[in-house]
Amino acid sequence: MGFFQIVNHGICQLVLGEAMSSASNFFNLPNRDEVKFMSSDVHKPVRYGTSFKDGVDKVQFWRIVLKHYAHPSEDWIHMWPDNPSNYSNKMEDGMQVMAVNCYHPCPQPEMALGLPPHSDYSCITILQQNYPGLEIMDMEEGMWGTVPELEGALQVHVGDHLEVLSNGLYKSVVHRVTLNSERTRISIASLHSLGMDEKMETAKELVDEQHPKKYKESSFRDFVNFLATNEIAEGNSFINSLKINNN
Ligand SMILES: O=C(O)CCC(=O)C(=O)O
Ligand SMILES: [Fe+2]
Repeated sequence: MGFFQIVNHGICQLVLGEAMSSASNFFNLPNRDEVKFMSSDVHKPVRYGTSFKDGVDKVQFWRIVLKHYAHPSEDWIHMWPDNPSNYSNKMEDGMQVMAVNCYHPCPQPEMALGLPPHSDYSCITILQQNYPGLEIMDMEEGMWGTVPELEGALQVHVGDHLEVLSNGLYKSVVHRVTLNSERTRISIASLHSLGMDEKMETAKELVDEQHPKKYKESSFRDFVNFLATNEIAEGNSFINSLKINNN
C-alpha cells in the first residue's frame, strides 16, 4: 500500500483547522490576489488557476488552485498572498510545494472530474480535505476507492520520487478527484521533495545484478520542465518517463 491516514488530536487539529479556514477565507475573498497570480507558466513559484497549466490545458478541470512553493520558507513566503492576513503563517534543505485546491459544487458531478488520474512528483504528499472527493486507484483490483473524510485526518501518500528511491518497492499512488453538487470542497496538499536541482536516484543498496536500476534520476526542476511540455490529463505521467526499459 502506498498510503496511510494519520488521525490528529488536540493542538494539531487546531492548527489544521486554522489552515483550512484560512484557505476557505482566501477563496471567499472578493478581492483576493488571483489576478496577480494567474499564469500558465508552470515555472512560476506562485500560481493561481484551474487545471495544471491555466489557459493552455486541452482539458479543463473543475478546480481552482493556488499553488506555491513553501519550503525553505524564507525564499518564498514574501510571494504568498497578503490577503487574508493570516495566510502566511511560517510553517526547514528540501522543497515543499503547497496546492490549495477549491472545487465548487458542480451541477453534473458525474460529467466532470475535479482532477484527472495522476500521481504526484513528490517523495510524499500530505493532504487534508474538508469533504470526501479524493479517490485512490487500487492497482490490484483496478478499482477506485474513496478516501473518507475524518475530521482532522491527514492522508499521506507516496509520490514518484519515493518510487524511484525505492527502485519500485513503493509505488506512487494514482489518485483523482470526483465532484459533488452540494458543497464547496477544499483540500490542502503539501508536496515534499528534494531541493530544486537535487537529483533523486535509486538507493544504491537496492541495486545489484538481480535487481537492476529501474528508473532514471531526476529533480524537481526536471518535473516542472516535463509538466511544461506534457499533458497530464492525457495520461502522460512523469514516472513513466523515468522508467528504464527493463522496467
Ligand atoms: O483535492 C484533492 O484531494 C487532491 C489534490 C491533488 O491531488 C493535488 O493537488 O495534486
Ligand atoms: Fe495529486
